[in-house]
Amino acid sequence: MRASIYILGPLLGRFGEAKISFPGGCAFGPRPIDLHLEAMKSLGASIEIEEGYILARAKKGGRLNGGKFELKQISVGATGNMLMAAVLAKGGSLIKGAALEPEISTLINMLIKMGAKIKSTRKGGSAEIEVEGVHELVGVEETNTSDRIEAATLLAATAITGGKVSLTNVNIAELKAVIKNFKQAGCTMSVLPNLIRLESSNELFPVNVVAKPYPNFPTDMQAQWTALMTQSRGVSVIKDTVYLERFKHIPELNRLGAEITMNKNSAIVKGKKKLKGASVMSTDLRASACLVIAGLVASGKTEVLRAQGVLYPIKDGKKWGFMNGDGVFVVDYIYEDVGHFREGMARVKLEGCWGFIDHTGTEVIMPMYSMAYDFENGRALVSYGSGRTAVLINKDGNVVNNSLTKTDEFTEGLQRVEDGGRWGYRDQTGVMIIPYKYEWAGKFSDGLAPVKVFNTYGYIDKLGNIAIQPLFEYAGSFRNGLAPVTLGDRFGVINKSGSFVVSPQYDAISELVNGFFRIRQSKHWGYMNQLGYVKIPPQYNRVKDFENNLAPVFVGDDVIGKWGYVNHEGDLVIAPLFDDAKEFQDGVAEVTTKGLMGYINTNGTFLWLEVLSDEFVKP
Ligand SMILES: CC(=O)N[C@H]1[C@@H](OP(=O)(O)OP(=O)(O)OC[C@H]2O[C@@H](n3ccc(=O)[nH]c3=O)[C@H](O)[C@@H]2O)O[C@H](CO)[C@@H](O)[C@@H]1O
Ligand SMILES: C=C(OP(=O)(O)O)C(=O)O
Repeated sequence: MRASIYILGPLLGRFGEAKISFPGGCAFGPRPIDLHLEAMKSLGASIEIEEGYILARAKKGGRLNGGKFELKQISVGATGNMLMAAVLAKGGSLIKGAALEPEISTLINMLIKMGAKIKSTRKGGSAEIEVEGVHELVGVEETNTSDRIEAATLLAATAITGGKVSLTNVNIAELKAVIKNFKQAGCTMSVLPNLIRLESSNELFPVNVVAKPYPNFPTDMQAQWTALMTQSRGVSVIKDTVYLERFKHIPELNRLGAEITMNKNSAIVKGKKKLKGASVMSTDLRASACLVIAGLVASGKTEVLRAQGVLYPIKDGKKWGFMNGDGVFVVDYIYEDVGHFREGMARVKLEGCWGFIDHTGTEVIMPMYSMAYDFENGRALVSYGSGRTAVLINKDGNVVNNSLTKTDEFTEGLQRVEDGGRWGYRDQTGVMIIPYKYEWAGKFSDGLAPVKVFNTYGYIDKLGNIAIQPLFEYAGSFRNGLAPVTLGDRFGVINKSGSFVVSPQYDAISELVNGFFRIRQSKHWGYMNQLGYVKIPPQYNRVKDFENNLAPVFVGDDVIGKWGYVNHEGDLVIAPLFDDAKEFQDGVAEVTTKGLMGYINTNGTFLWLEVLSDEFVKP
């Protein structure tokens, strides 16, 4: 956690030396610790970095000296850290440009109670803190102030749901900037010394905020405010000047249906968007809170998952382990075999038996099966012993169904099923909604499903009525109102009224993925966007879909060709060096090339590289 860096100052002040690891904390962008280290140096400490650890030592005598330090940027952490070191240093210290955050005032009050000599004066937007070092501190009992960010988060959750709330034991003074904004947004606020009442109005107004150091609007409330503004009746701008990249929640809010664009460190939110539940990823505490708040008003189910969640299999020659999306080794090389992550779980084999691990690398289903398949729609097929007894289990490892019929997922509430060569659809309660009458049936998407009747393909709606006449030799699924179909041996694209928007002229067209169709003409593949414009003319022997704005393409002929990656403009941004290249997933793609396999990021940099034979190399 981030706060782990706070033990540097106290240890150094008390023992004259400290060895601590680099801090973790919420991953929303760069979070340097240079100010912490410079502050320690100003007190006479030497700092060395060794293998991910910070080794800090006071000069001879084992005691820090008083020193002067001016923070070039207001830092809560560096202020607190220097304070805790300086209280036991020899002589006086001065911290200029120090943070005014209430957490710092609380710390000062407690240190004073413990016997420290501290004087803090406000100078403009920051504090100047004078410390006179003492020999020792004494133990005290102290109560922390209430959490102002938690309080504000609860207010945002109430405001978005149109509710009423009373929060007691809150320090009103610390929430001034936040309260002002809720008022401007149209909420009725009554404020007593220790209590806040918020009553939401039917109509929320857009309110711009700029996150700045205290007493301004806190950066830790920026994400939650953004969620609230998705429901306001207009456009609002949310700017963060403390953490310029703290916007990892924006693409996720957009995934729920919000309309937010970024301009440098400002999010521009178009309000009054109907949100729809989805699976979203979160990298940090406040982003999670923001997505939960949005989920409260989204229709259907919203699932907030951890972005760090997906792990990738790596091998040290014989045994398998896992790395995370940053190329950091997280699960030891202990498994004889593993699968890729599917629905948050991966198969692992230990001492001949299969089980499952979750995103954290924990064996949530003990290895005890002779065989196991990946999770699909929350169920995995596993077998015991000789393999004759196979059962379906859920993610808790409980047997849920002994029937082994492989079923499709439900899409738009319906599931296609087959009986004696005829296909139909049933609902979640098992009731047949559309009888077994088609020669083949596809999954529902955009309210329509492709079906085969008298050897030709058309589309039905959810009542089982023909929506687009069966005229085609092939019919693909609708995505964003567009589907590929074949007529007279040629592929084109139709809209939901069945009219051609791209006339049948191609050898092949894939379904739409992330705004692009793969198209084939004269044995070569390229890409067409959803407006029907050929964005990348057919020129490759093989191509895969765009993910994370990059698509794998096979450059050259089958004998000497290699896989590389193109962007939406068709620029070959990752050079063709690979014998195989998978589509990106969460910014990471698996690639292989003669005897080597590894993972690259979207810059084409290897996060992990290993020799497929005996050893592995971490670049
Ligand atoms: C555990 C904890 O208390 N976390 C809070 C603390 O984080 P933390 O103390 O880590 O945040 P800081 O106040 O130090 O950071 C403020 C700005 O200073 C920069 N900076 C900071 C240190 C440094 O050595 N060099 C440097 O450049 C940071 O990148 C950032 O742009 O204050 C933040 C700002 O209110 C809050 O969002 C965090 O919730
Ligand atoms: C960023 C936060 O915490 P940390 O500094 O511990 O990552 C936070 O509290 O919002």
